[in-house]
Amino acid sequence: MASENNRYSKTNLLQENDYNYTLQDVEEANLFEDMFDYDQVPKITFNHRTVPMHFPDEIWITDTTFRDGQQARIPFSVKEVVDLYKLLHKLSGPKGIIRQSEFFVYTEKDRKALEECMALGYEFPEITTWIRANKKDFALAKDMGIRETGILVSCSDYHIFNKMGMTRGQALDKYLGVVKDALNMGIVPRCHFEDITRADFYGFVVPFARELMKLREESGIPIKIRMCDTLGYGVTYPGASLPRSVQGIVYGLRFYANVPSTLLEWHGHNDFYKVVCNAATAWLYGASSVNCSMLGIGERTGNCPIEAMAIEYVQLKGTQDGMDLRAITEIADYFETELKYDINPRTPFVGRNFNSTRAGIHADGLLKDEQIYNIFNTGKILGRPVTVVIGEHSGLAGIAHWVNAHFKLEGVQKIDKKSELVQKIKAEVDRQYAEGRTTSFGDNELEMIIRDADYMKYAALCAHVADIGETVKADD
Ligand SMILES: CC(C)C(=O)C(=O)O
Repeated sequence: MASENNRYSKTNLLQENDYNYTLQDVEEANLFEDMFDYDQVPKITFNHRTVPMHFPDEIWITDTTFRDGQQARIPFSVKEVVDLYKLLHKLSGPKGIIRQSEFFVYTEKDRKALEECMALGYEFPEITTWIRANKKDFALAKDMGIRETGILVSCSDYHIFNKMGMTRGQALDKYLGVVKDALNMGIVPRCHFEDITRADFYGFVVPFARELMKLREESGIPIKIRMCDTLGYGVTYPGASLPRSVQGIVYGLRFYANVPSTLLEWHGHNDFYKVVCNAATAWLYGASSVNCSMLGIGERTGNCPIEAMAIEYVQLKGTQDGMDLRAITEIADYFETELKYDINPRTPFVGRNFNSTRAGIHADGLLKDEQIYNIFNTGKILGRPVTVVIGEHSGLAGIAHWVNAHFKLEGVQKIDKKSELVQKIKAEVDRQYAEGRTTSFGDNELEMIIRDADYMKYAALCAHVADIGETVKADD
C-alpha cells in the first residue's frame, strides 16, 4: 500500500485490526453531560491519548455554498448560482482541487440552477446533490444524471433519542435501509454523520461505519462518510478526548472501521472560532477531503471558508496545483457588489483591510520593503495589492505609500515621504483631525486634496491628476 507510506505517516494504519466494535444499543441516551452541561460553557476534556499524523497523498476541497451556505441566507437566483459556480471552477483549476459542489433539488428553481451548471460541462467541481432520504428523491437525482448524493444520518443521541425518538438500533437499521436504496439505484451515498462531535464514537459511530464499509465491499460502490461537526465542538489539542477530538475521530474511522482516506470528508462549523484549524487537522490526520463554503457562509457562525482552505492547501502542499487564487478576490467582489453582502473588513484574504495598514510606522516599513508588513505578494497572488488607509496616525510614510500605490507610480516616478506634495497632504489631513474629524480618508477625498494642491509641479502625477481633475470636476 505504497500510497499510505508518505512522509507524514508513522505506520500503515489501514490494515485489518482486531477491534471489532459493535453497536451499543443502550436504553438511555448518552449526552456526554460531563462535557456538555447545557447550563455551562462546554468543557474540553483530555485522556492524553495522542494519535499519529497521516497526511493523505491526495487532498481536496468540496463546496457546500449552495446547500449549507444557502440555508443561511436569502436563496440565490439561478443566475447567481451559475455565476458563482463558474468562479468555483476557476478557483478549482484543471486538477479539481475544488472537487465537488452540492446542490438542492427540491424546487423548480433548484433544478434549473443545477441543470444550467451541468450544461457548462465542467469536469470540476462535480455536481452532487443533497436529498431527502426517500426513493422518489433518489430517482430524481438519478434522472438528472447525478452520480453522488448526500443523505442525513444523524449520529449523536441528541438526534437519535431526543429528535427522532428512536433507539440506536432502530436508527442504524433505518440508515442502512436508506443507503441500500441508494446503492440499488446505482447512486453513491455520501453519509452525513450529523453531530459526530457529540456522538458515542465506539458505541455508535464506529459500528455504523463498519456496516457501511461492509456494504461498500459487497456493492463495489465507494460509500463516503462526511464527519459533520454540526455545532463546532471539534478541537485539535493533542490528547483531547473523544468525541471532540478531530484527529481522534479521523484516526478512529480509519483504524477501527477501515475507512480509506479518500472516503473521509470533514464538515465543520465555526461556533468556537476553530473551523479552519479543525479542517486542516482533518486533512493532516487522514481525511482527503474538507467541505467548505464561499466566505464561510452557512448555519449560525458559518462553515469553513473555501478561500481559507485554498490558501491552506498551498501552505501544506507547497504548490497551487493549478488553482487560480485570483478567483478568491472575484468571489469576494461578487458577494459585495452583486449580492450586497457585507464582508467584515478584517476577514483574512477577502476583507477590505486584510492587507491594508493605518499605522504610520507600518507604512514606513512598507515604503522600504513591502514584505516587511504584507503576508505574501497579495497583489500577484490574489490581485489585491497592499494598501494604506490614511487616518490620524498614518504619517508622511503612509501618505507617500498611498500616493505611489494609488497612482501605480513605479521606479523613479515614486514619491518620497519628504516630498512637498506629501507634506501638503499631511498638513490638510492633520488640519481636519485637529478640527475634530474621526473617520479615515477615502480615496476620492485624498484625490481632491491633491487636485487642490499645486499638482502640476509633480511631473509623475500630472497625467493621473489631470484625469482626477476631470472626474472630480464632473462629480462636483
Ligand atoms: C445537516 C448536517 C448534515 C450538516 O450540515 C451539519 O451537520 O452541519
